Amino acid sequence: MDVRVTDTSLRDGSHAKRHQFTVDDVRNIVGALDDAGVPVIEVTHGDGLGGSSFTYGFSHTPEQELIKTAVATASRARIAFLMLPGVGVKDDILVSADNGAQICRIATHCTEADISVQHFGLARERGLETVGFLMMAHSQPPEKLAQQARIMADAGCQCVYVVDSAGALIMDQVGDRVSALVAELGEDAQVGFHGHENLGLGVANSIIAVRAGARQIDGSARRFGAGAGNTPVEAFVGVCDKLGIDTGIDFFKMLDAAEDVVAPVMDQECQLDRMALLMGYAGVYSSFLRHAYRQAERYGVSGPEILVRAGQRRLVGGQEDQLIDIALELRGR
Ligand SMILES: CC[C@H](O)CC(=O)C(=O)O
Ligand SMILES: [Mn+2]
Repeated sequence: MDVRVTDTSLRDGSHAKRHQFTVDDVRNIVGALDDAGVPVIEVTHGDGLGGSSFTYGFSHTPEQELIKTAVATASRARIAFLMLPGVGVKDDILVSADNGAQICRIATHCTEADISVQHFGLARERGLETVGFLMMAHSQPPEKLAQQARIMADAGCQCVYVVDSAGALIMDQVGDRVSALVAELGEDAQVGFHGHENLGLGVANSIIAVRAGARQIDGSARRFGAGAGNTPVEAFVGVCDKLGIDTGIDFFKMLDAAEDVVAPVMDQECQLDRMALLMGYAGVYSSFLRHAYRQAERYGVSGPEILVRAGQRRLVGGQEDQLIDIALELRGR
């Protein structure tokens, strides 16, 4: 396998599903992805362990039930979970491991890698594989990201991802960031790339990442994710096949999984519409999409204008409440 794909429909897709996954959804999706040969499947509340809350939205099903179901269903795939230090706590990592998850992915804003140090230490001690997420990677230059990646790798992270949370990175900007991390980390850790489709570049950006040395790529079947969704795994696999890049995933089975199993679970297709495009253009965190719609409706103001102002304020994940502040500002309080 040249590149290891992680399907995040059951985690990033949770944003688009307003965190309403059922045990049956997880069983069906994991079954189909596993059968297609997807090597890693991520399952958690969209905002990671502990995300079920007033701030982010409550889960339909406790996330540990979803993790247990995924573990019981997968015959080959490894189950990953995501956690943001402070949203989840260290005990959540241990419970997820006890429930059979094997890969711990820890996400921080891309200038705050230092808050992940204890969590990587604990995950490695517990025998978990570790992945680090540097979110909103468009907001920092390659050399700054590489310094942050070094902090994660020194803490025990085995693969640091450039995370294009806003879907704002454009081709060479991905290559430059991935190359900087590869140069910094050398043999100490792999590099990964997590793309969003807000400017329609998920597959192209992911291929550029692979050419720059990324060994792990995220995507979602049917693009099921926040904003315009994630890199579509089925399209990425097809393009990789054509380019001679081995993902170990069966393209034809992946097509069936995306269309017959994942699409019916989605409330609606993830669209490259005005709101999503604005997120990529203005550099807005993709997970804000549903929140922006909600506040626009609640306060009778323009959703696009909320997103533009969120971009101007350079908001980061966790600042969902500021969307209310922006809506009030637009309404004239
Ligand atoms: C947990 C928040 C967020 O959805 C992580 C992620 O997938 C991203 O930043 O793109
Ligand atoms: Mn994402």
